[in-house]
Amino acid sequence: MTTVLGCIADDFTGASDLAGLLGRSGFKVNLRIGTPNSPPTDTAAFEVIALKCRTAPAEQAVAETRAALSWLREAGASRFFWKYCSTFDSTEHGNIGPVAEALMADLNTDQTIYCPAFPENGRSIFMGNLFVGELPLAESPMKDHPLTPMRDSNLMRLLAPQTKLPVGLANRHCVAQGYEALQSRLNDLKGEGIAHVVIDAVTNDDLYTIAKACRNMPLMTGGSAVAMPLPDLYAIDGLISATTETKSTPTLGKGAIVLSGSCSSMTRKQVAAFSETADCYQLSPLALAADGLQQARNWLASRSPDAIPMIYATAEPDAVRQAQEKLGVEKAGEIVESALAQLAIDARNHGRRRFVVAGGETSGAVVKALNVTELTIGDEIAPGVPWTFTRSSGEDIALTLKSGNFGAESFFSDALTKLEI
Ligand SMILES: Nc1ncnc2c1ncn2[C@@H]1O[C@H](COP(=O)(O)OP(=O)(O)O)[C@@H](O)[C@H]1O
Ligand SMILES: O=C(O)[C@@H](O)C(=O)COP(=O)(O)O
Repeated sequence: MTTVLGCIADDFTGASDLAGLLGRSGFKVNLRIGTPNSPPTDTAAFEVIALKCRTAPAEQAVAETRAALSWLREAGASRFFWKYCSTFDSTEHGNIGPVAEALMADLNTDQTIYCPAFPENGRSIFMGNLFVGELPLAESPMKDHPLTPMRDSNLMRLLAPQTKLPVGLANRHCVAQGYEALQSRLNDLKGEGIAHVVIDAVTNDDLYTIAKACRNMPLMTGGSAVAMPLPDLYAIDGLISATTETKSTPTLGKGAIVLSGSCSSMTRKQVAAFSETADCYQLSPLALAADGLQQARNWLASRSPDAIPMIYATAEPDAVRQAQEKLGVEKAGEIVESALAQLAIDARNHGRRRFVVAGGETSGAVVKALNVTELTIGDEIAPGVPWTFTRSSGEDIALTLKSGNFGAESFFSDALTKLEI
């Protein structure tokens, strides 16, 4: 099928979040891990390419997203979506703006929108300020993120240093007046030379208005939730026809494992809740740097196949800071990511077939290590976190890639219960 919407996500949890939300419509969504090396085949109306470029230097992120764009264009897409985090995670030298400008240039368009709001997960935007629950972003636990600490809540201020062209706002009062008022505001801003428009959204109704107003823009950018209404809107426009596709779950072997490299406040609660009943092993970047991974690998190898072990590096902000001071931010992250990646391979080789993975960068490392190229989207466990299915080393496996802050405290057991373990 010709692709209608081509999506590029800056990390793997973000990509599965987006694919899950688009998939709520019932339309087929393909989730590709990295830009495929071969020309498009078996394409779906909605194609999502997962990259691992959230913390990459802008030049590298631009090169990777442009390659993804060109593959998606070959697949027939004429509308595109650049997906970043609902907490707008980016480093000081952030690449959200540079990527958007490069994609806009390739698509020959002079305006795009920015809407990371995700009301079901408590992210809302008012007067250009992003809130996490009731807290401004910079006062939320995101201020302590190990790789992308967010110390400003104002999206225009965060974005402006990342772009060459001017940034503006379409505020909630405008969105509340409906999609035509929003289209007219966007046109006025375009007349003033505003290329990058942050749009306020507090509810799913706001997101519907925004999606309706912007559905024919060559490029939209945001969190997953503003893309969610697009399939139904395209169906109303006659671009795609209704589908009756049902999700199928492959028959899987029983063994499971939980791997967590996320240090978000919600993941810390999830790890604490699961550790009350699970057999656990805590990784420390400092111990890994000094002694290597063998002890953890031996521990995993000696677990009963029926037990569901949890291996985690998840730690409180102070412990993370200590490790980063000794090893450097990048090195501390890399040590943990490559340890969890190796342990995922071991788990698969021991016959474990269900993987609950917490953390975006962590998921990227695990999925790459398992040599996966494509994921099929299954049922959602929590908003923005579906089960996904694929093959690794000739075996059917299930993976759920949990964004740091998503899911309830009971997420790990919720996930396993959903697959009937
Ligand atoms: N104890 C720790 N000390 C330092 N860095 C850590 C520790 N545990 C995990 N990390 C790193 O923190 C980063 C967490 O990012 P990520 O996996 O994207 O989680 P999230 O989804 O919460 O953003 C990863 O690079 C991970 O390797
Ligand atoms: O939009 C979101 O919040 C997620 O889809 C996402 O990108 C989360 O990234 P991580 O918190 O790094 O898992």
